[in-house]
Amino acid sequence: MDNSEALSACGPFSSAERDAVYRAIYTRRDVRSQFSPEPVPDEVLARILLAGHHAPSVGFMQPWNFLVLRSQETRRKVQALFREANEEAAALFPADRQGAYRALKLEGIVEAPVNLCITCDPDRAGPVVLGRTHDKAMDSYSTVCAVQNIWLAARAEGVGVGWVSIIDPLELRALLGIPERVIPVAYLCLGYVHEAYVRPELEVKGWRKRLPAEEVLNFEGWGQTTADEPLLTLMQQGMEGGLARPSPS
Ligand SMILES: Cc1cc2c(cc1C)N(C[C@H](O)[C@H](O)[C@H](O)COP(=O)(O)O)c1[nH]c(=O)[nH]c(=O)c1N2
Repeated sequence: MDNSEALSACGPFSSAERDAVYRAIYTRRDVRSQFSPEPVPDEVLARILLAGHHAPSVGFMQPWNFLVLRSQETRRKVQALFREANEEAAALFPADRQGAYRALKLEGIVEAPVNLCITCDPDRAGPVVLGRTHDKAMDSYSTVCAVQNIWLAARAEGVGVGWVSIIDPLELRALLGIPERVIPVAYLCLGYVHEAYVRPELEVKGWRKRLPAEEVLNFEGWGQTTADEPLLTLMQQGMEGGLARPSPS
């Protein structure tokens, strides 16, 4: 088979290009409280959404829709859903964590100039989807890949993104007129940010820390780790000081 038309050169990135990719990954933050009201121009939003639309997806089904929400009125209604859900969530934490939970700012729905609701349509490619037969969640996982592309592209554009999941999905679906079969996967707040946390805000505020490499790296099966594995040592070195850094070019 002649693939000459379908294939193109897939050369290595220059070290500057590679570093830029890692910079986007390591400096991407979940943003809640540093949004500037400055609007995000359509050209910028279009690039960010196109990055989302180029995510991998099971059977290339592209199950996502990107709902762009700019109206204050709609966003205030979503914020009311957040407040209701957040009260319910706060009450579930142990008494000694409730104060810390309530002190966290967990959304920027109205401060951010634009919000996105990213949905997953399980019927996008018919009832049988290549790769989804044995795990129906693959379409939602694909939608999350689109979210991550958006999050990283936004970082490269200087646009902060905050994911708000403290919302009842059934109420959100009703509010936005989303059909019953379609799953609201992610609710995102977007806006320019001129300052952002170096580490996750939840870490800075003492809620949780990034796990050490030995807790997340296993060899040859679940729970198997080896203290003197060079790969583990390299990951640990990369995380020294609590920050991951790309190795020098
Ligand atoms: C699926 C999902 C859902 C949520 C989040 C993330 C993801 C992946 N995060 C953001 C989360 O708190 C954040 O990613 C971690 O604390 C790590 O911080 P950085 O993203 O690295 O800054 C998040 N943050 C928040 O303030 N309110 C929220 O409701 C949620 N929900």
